[in-house]
Amino acid sequence: MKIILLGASGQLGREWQRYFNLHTDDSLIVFPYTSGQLDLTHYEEVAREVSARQPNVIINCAAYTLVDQAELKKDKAMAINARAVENLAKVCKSNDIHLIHYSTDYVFPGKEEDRKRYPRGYPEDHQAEPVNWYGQTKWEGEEAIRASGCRHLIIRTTWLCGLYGNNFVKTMLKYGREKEELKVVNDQWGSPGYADEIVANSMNLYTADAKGTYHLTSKGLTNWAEFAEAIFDYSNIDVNVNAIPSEEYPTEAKRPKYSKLDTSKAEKVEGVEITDWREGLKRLLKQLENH
Ligand SMILES: NC(=O)C1=CN([C@@H]2O[C@H](COP(=O)(O)OP(=O)(O)OC[C@H]3O[C@@H](n4cnc5c(N)ncnc54)[C@H](OP(=O)(O)O)[C@@H]3O)[C@@H](O)[C@H]2O)C=CC1
Ligand SMILES: Cc1cn([C@H]2C[C@H](O)[C@@H](COP(=O)(O)OP(=O)(O)O[C@H]3O[C@@H](C)C(=O)[C@@H](O)[C@H]3O)O2)c(=O)[nH]c1=O
Repeated sequence: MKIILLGASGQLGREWQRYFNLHTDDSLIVFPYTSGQLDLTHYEEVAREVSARQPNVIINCAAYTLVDQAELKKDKAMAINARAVENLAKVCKSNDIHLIHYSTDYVFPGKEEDRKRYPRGYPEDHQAEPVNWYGQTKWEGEEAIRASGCRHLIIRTTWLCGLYGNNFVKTMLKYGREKEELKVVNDQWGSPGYADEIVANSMNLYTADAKGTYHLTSKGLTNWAEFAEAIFDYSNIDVNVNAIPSEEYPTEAKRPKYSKLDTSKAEKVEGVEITDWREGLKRLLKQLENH
């Protein structure tokens, strides 16, 4: 099987590469691309490269993920997260390639009252109502894939944390060693998606021949302040977490009050149970310690 991996230098892309290194198989050929090697907004180059490689699957981990910056660089975010994805999906359709693509909880409204309405999280078919521009661009990317008619798997995840790149766990570990007190919001609820588990479960979905849209994140519910406290607690870092409301942490982009995703559809198809956010956090902290 031949696979093109886009966004290979990002958090999830590097986790996919780790997965392929651990599961090496002679029948598997992976072509990883960074943005320098293949810019997804260069449509003709993308079409040429894909035709030359003739992969069975394209895994798209590439995206514009700077949530606050996206409010300021609207065209750039839309070009990468939607228009380039539309082009990619058309290329997949015309070459009969299976597209695995990632999206986000930020496509949903993220209203406080949805916490009571959907205690397990938003289901896949809940109506989209992007909470910010990044969410809007990711939603348009999803819709373009569906409209293209290509074989696809769209996997929405949340609060991605893993060994590589930037994420909340690594930021907290850094701040925790530098500062005595941190202010962290406690009125935005959701759950972290652990990169290793997202990759393994994405592979399970693909091998189970799942098609369409699925949610993958950890089980349970937390907020950023509680998550930060758990990070410090499990790492024996003594720092005071001052829990604050979102109004006291102003950001360019609006963040959802509730963005938990219901993972039961994926668990049913895969026949696995996804781990609780606390167990996933302990595993990640061990990985970071040994890394
Ligand atoms: N991070 C998170 O918390 C969450 C992420 N997601 C989604 O998961 C996926 C992976 O996210 P994550 O790994 O965190 O992202 P990163 O920001 O870590 O990585 C993004 C990747 O996209 C590549 N890229 C950016 N622009 C282009 C371009 N024009 N052409 C080609 N490649 C480009 C970057 O390449 P380079 O570095 O070489 O420039 C990089 O490899 C994305 O679809 C994201 O929307 C969903 C929910 C949560
Ligand atoms: C660093 C820090 C963050 N926060 C808050 C800000 C924000 O509401 C929350 C998380 O911060 P982040 O910068 O990680 O948030 P953000 O970049 O919005 O994370 C998102 O990234 C995109 C790509 C996604 O798709 C989402 O699922 C989500 O993971 O914590 C504090 O309250 N105190 C702090 O010291």
